[in-house]
Parts: sequence; structure tokens; C-alpha cells
Amino acid sequence: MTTATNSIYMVTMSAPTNIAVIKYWGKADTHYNTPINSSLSVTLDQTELRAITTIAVSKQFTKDRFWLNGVEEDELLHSPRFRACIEGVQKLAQDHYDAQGNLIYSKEDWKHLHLHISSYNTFPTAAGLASSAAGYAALVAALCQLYHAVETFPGEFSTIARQGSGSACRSMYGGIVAWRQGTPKQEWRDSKAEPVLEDWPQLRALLLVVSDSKKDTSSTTGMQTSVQTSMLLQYRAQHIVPARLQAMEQACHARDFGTFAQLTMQDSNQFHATCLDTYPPIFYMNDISRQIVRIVTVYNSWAGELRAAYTFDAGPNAVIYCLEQHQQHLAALLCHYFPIPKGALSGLDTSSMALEESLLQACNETGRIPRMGDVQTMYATKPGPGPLVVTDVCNLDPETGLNCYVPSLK
Ligand SMILES: Nc1ncnc2c1ncn2[C@@H]1O[C@H](COP(=O)(O)OP(=O)(O)OP(=O)(O)O)[C@@H](O)[C@H]1O
Ligand SMILES: C[C@@](O)(CCOP(=O)(O)OP(=O)(O)O)CC(=O)O
Repeated sequence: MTTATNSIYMVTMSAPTNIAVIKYWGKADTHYNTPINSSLSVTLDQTELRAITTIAVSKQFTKDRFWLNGVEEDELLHSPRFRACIEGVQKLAQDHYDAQGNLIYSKEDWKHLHLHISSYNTFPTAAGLASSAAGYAALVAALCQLYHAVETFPGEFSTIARQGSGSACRSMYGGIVAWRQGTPKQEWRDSKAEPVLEDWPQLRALLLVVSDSKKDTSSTTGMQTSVQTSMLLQYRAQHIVPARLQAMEQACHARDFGTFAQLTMQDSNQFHATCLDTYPPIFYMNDISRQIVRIVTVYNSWAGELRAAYTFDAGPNAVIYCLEQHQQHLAALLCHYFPIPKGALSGLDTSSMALEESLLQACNETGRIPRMGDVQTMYATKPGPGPLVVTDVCNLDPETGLNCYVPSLK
């Protein structure tokens, strides 16, 4: 939304999460926030999971202000990563004209004007569901919209989002997206996101929220410790990821789900192995995560083919990729072993789906006993587009420019 009421000019944008199938873990350069290996992810549809950011600018504002999920966050606003996003987009800013063609702000004006920013996530923040990816992509996308920024090379906006949070660069595009590692020359300009495949119409995902609490070890801190202490991580970055990424891209282009699934699970396993190889070790997956892995493994053996691919980020929550024709069956199986409260499965109805006796028998052998509450929520989703302009929501009051988003009570 773009409005200029009472000389407050504001825009609202939303951005998606993305869940990597070849993981980014480890920084080559902490200042530029660049990775020790390239990575690849699926940008998820924004219906259920998105960050929504409104930014307002006005000569009336006396300082920058930022609200996250309704709470003012001064420290985050002044953090180097947040400032890098604002200043990065300001460098690409253009003039702003009103509807009659009058110049309102010239591109030189922007850096003297204060911003009010309000953002919220429609899903748990800092719980290993890529809130930093959606959040920084929404911030950069909204700044680009506000400042009418223009890229000087393709992918430049993603290089700015990368400085907010590495994984955010991949949320600047829809579909399947690679983050190319890049090189230190020219301030890592080539460490940027690149769309690999716009659409894989049959691809689906189930997100199982095992815990929505803030994780103890943030990705930023965890990967720094891994870089310093894990020899396995160095080996992975140099000798495993390059070939695996190439194989993954080929599998995506061929829409070869079996290969995609195998590489996805192997890469998740290896990422968590590097966390264990870190000293002191980092445990992101928990017992419930491991039971999900077992059920998925049995499901694939029972089917005689790879129909489901689990992956875990820096937390216990599972993302399971599958194809459209198996999503309902798989969701019914997961809801059987990890029952969720009524209404906690968004986006899919599994009530009419019967499960085969032979499948249940094979899964029972894992020792999993269905227990309500081990999984709190399940989202059924699919790949989706990059950042979008929002016209029906605004997080700042158009009259005062102050936050007007109030989080709903659980
Ligand atoms: N909408 C948002 N706008 C701006 N910053 C955000 C937003 N949402 C989250 N963040 C920032 O990202 C941080 C969370 O990042 P972190 O990497 O710890 O968790 P995550 O992104 O949810 O999990 P992961 O990256 O492991 O999937 C928050 O503490 C906040 O600083
Ligand atoms: C496990 C991951 O989700 C790690 C994401 O780490 P972040 O992008 O959150 O880290 P920072 O760059 O320090 O902000 C894997 C991935 O998304 O590739």
C-alpha cells in the first residue's frame, strides 16, 4: 500500500519464509555475512507463513523507530545488520513524486528523513521456522518499494537482504532459489540469490511445529561456533556441498522427486551431524524430531520409493517435502502418530483418509505411541512467490505513523 496522508508516506510489503534443502551453515566473512558454501531452498507460499512490514517516512518524525510483533525493538533497529539493510537500499534510492507529478522527496533527501517500521510474523519468531529470512526480506522489499530503489545488477537487492540475515537473500525470490557463495572481490557483490526454478507445480510441504519457543542457540551464534570447532563442517563445505548442489539443481530441473528427497534428507542429516561435531555440541533436533524421521523413513520403505523428505533447520520443527498426490495420505499418517488439536492442521483435510493396516503395522514397529501435543501445529503448504505488495493491511497508523499492530492472544 502506498499512501501520503498528512505528509506521512508509507508502504506495506510481505515476504515469504524459505526452507533450505542444501543448508547454509557457517560464515566465510562475518562483516559481509557471506557463507562458506552455496545453498538452495524452496520459498514457501505466503498464505500461512509470512512477515508483513509497513514502513513510513515523514518530516514530522524525530527519530527512527521499529516495532516487531507489536513490541518496540530499539536494539535491533540499531544493530549493524538492520542498519546495513536501510543504508544498502538508500544507496539505490530514486526520487519520489506525488500522483500529480510533483517532486516530494529527491533521492538526496531520504537519508535525512526518519523511518517508522512495524513488522510482524504470522508464525513463531526465532523458533527455527526462518523468521529472520522472511523478516529481513520483507524489510528490504518494503525499503525498496518506499525508496523506489533500482538495482545496478540482477540480484543486488538480495545482497542487501543477505546482510540482514543470510537466508533472507533466498526469500527475495519465489520458487526454488540458490544462494551462490560468491567471492571476496568487490565486497562480495556476487554472494547473491538466484532463482533456479520458478515452479514445480506438484511440490508440497508439511511443516510440523514441535516447539514454538525461541531456540537457545541462535543460528548466527551456532554457526560461528561450528566454524571455529567442527572439522566436519569444513569438509562438508569444501568436498560435499558443491557436487550435492549440482545434483540437486539437476533433480529440480528434471522434477525428479526421488533424487530431490534423498539429497534433502542427507543434507539435513549432515547439517545436524556438524552441529554434534561442534564443541560444545549443539542439539537442535529432539526426541520428537527423531521420531518424525523414523516414521518418514518407514513410510518411504513401505511405499517402495521416496515419497517424503524431511529436513530440520536450527530447531526441532520438521519440514517434510512431498508431491501433491501423497500430501493428504502423508498428513493423515503424521496426524495419526502425532495427533494435533482439532483445527491445528491448516490448509488440508485428512478426515476422509484411511490408513493401510500394513503401513500402521510397520510404523508401530518404530515404537512410536501416538500422543497429543508432541506436535502443536501442522501447516500444509507449497512453493510460492517472493515479496508481495500488501494493500489490505497496514501496521502503522496513517495519521500518527505509530504502530497499530496488536498481536492476537493465543
Ligand atoms: N519480521 C521481522 N522483521 C525484522 N526482523 C525479524 C523479523 N522476524 C524475525 N526477525 C529477526 O530474526 C531473529 C530470529 O532469527 P533466528 O535465525 O534466530 O531464528 P529463525 O529465523 O526463526 O530460525 P532459522 O533461521 O533457524 O530458521 C529475531 O530475533 C529478529 O532479530
Ligand atoms: C539452519 C539454517 O536455517 C540457517 C539459517 O541461518 P540464518 O540465515 O538465520 O543466519 P544468519 O545469516 O546469521 O542470520 C539453514 C538455511 O536456511 O540455509
